[in-house]
Amino acid sequence: MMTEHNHDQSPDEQPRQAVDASAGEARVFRFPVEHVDTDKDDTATVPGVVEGEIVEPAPVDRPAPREGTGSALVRAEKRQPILPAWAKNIQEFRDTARWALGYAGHTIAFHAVRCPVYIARVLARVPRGTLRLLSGLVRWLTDAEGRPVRSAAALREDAGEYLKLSIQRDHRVRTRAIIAAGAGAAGIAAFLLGRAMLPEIVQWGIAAAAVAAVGWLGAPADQPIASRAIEATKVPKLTSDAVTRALAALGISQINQALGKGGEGIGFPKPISRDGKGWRADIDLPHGVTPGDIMDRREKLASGLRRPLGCVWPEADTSEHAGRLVLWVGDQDMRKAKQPAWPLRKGSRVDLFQPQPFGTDQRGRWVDLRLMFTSVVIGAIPRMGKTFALRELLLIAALDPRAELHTYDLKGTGDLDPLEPVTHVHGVGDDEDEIEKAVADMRRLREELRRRAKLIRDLAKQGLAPENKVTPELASKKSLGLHPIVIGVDECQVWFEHDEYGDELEAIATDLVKRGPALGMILILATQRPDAKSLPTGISANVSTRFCLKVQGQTENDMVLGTSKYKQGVRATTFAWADKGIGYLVGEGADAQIVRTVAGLDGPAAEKVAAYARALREAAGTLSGHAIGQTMQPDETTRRDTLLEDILAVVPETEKRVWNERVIARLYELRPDVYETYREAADLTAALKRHGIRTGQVWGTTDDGRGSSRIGITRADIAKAVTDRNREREAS
Ligand SMILES: Nc1ncnc2c1ncn2[C@@H]1O[C@H](COP(=O)(O)OP(=O)(O)OP(=O)(O)O)[C@@H](O)[C@H]1O
Repeated sequence: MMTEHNHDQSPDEQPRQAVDASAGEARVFRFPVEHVDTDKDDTATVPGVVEGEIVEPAPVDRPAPREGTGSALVRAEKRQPILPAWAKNIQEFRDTARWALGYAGHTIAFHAVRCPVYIARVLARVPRGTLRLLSGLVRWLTDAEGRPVRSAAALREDAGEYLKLSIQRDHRVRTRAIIAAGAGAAGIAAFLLGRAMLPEIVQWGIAAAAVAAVGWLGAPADQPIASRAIEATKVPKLTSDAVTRALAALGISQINQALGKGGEGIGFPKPISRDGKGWRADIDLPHGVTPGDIMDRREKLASGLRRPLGCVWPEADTSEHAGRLVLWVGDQDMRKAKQPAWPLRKGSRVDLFQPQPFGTDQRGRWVDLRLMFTSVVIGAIPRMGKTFALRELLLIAALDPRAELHTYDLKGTGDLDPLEPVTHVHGVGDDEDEIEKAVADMRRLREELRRRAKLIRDLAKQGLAPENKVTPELASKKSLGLHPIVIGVDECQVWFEHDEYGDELEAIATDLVKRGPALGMILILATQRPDAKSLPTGISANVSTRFCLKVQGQTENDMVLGTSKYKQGVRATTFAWADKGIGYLVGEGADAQIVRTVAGLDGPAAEKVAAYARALREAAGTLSGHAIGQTMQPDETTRRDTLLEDILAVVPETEKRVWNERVIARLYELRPDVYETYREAADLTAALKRHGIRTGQVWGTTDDGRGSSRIGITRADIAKAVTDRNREREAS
């Protein structure tokens, strides 16, 4: 029993009240109060006699606090949206409008084609209609409906009754005959007047309508003139009875108790309503039952609701209390429902700084994902659509021509080959050779990460990177080399479990996951074995975007989706084997939501999108590496990083400052194959800028002895950068 106390009332004037809500409906008991100690706090005490005074139990429940400090009239409330959801979401609005137009268009076309048949049917039914009309008229005129009563009176030989009825009938027939004659005369007059005055087309129209009316009258009830243009595929309405029955069938004892005699029942805080292409029920579960308990029994729930499993989506409502369940029951199985066309299938140019459509939710709305400033992990048991999801993200990245792709298909079955025309580095399989190449590439990316970190620091000092991260403007400036770098690795456990390079690859990947997002480097890892070895905790704890298709247990679930997600009711274990491409997406700072990746984006479809992406890159002049046939060799990769060391090698310590042109000439002599692309002073300036080193005006003498000021380097800057880098390397 719950007690409720009114502290505003004077205890001596008002009787105390206790409200018993246990039986569902509140009963109010009243009992007199001799003394109430209003100063008592909210700890329960036992009534008793203290020094001759009657002591009442102290209130257990505090009075409901007043919300806020302002007006007493201001109440906490939840306002229902003014516009329905379909009218607020542009995509849903478009879908609804398209459906309505299609519906109307189809109906009109259907009936237009059948018009001749309808006319023939009408004409064929005119005689019967005329007969029905006339017989109806005669019955009315002769008061036929009273005939059985009159006959009964005659049979009973009840003269008085018969006489009364006959008089009434005569009177009625007379009145009706007058009305009929009047209406007939008016009809003839109207006909003659219409013939004389109305345009011919109207006359024909009236005649046609009259014939149609008579024909319609002649149609048997089970054979309407017009055929049905659209057969509604009826989906059963979700009712509270159906939900209660389904919940009762789950075998959860608290629910059964709540539904039993005297139980609290199941609460429905809002009416069950349409939500997208389905029904939404908000449910207050009995005390002690959590949405997780229901989600664990999704299959049983679907059986209880008599709906396919793919239609039944129980979710926790984290904005409410821990016992609030949101049950969404779709009209169609999510895996079979037609997905709206992927807006990027035609390969439009994208901006990775903006959210891009990644998949659809249960309601068929696109769910966007912003790849920039994030790192992603995708986990699932085999054959659930993990590679499809990874490839889709890489295709999105490919459609931003600034993005440099590094694609690794460690399973080696060629799933990422459709990206070959656009990727900068492409690795296939787990041969030692491939792994070494990958290690070299990852080392280079780590160097790139450090260079970017330094550069961003410098740019922030100049006020060009206000949030100490890459901005769209900075990413677009080719000279800075801060374009997005997207690294996609399928079956990443192959790397992290490697005997020789596993630890190093893990360290680099962890660094990329932690620092990469702010510096425009996005690591996307996919694994079919999400455990501590294949997805090291340093990585799984730091990724910001997680996509988890079906997994087998709580550990894998939390490994991919984040700690405690299983407990919070975000359970990818509830997906069925047939839920291909359907998973929980946990974005940065966003609640988990169920998303289905783009269906049908198989190899050939991916190749088409990649072809668009290549065209965009050709136009932007950003094709590089593997895409243009340059295969990176392990040694070549490491050699690329030696610019600073090479400068120190060609500029002796005695030369404090040197012109760029002289450094370039000496570098070319040292490694002609590497430095042949350095043609002018600006090339070296740009290359050094990527290392966070700036060039400046340097005074020197030309070969013929004239003094001049030209762009040059300060050797000490280079030496300091090398020392800093080495120190950082050692530290890591
Ligand atoms: N969004 C989707 N809708 C429907 N089917 C999908 C979707 N995404 C993937 N699939 C299907 O799921 C199947 C498995 O996909 P995929 O190869 O990506 O799985 P995987 O988890 O990477 O498997 P493996 O672990 O063997 O590499 C494919 O046959 C594909 O057709």
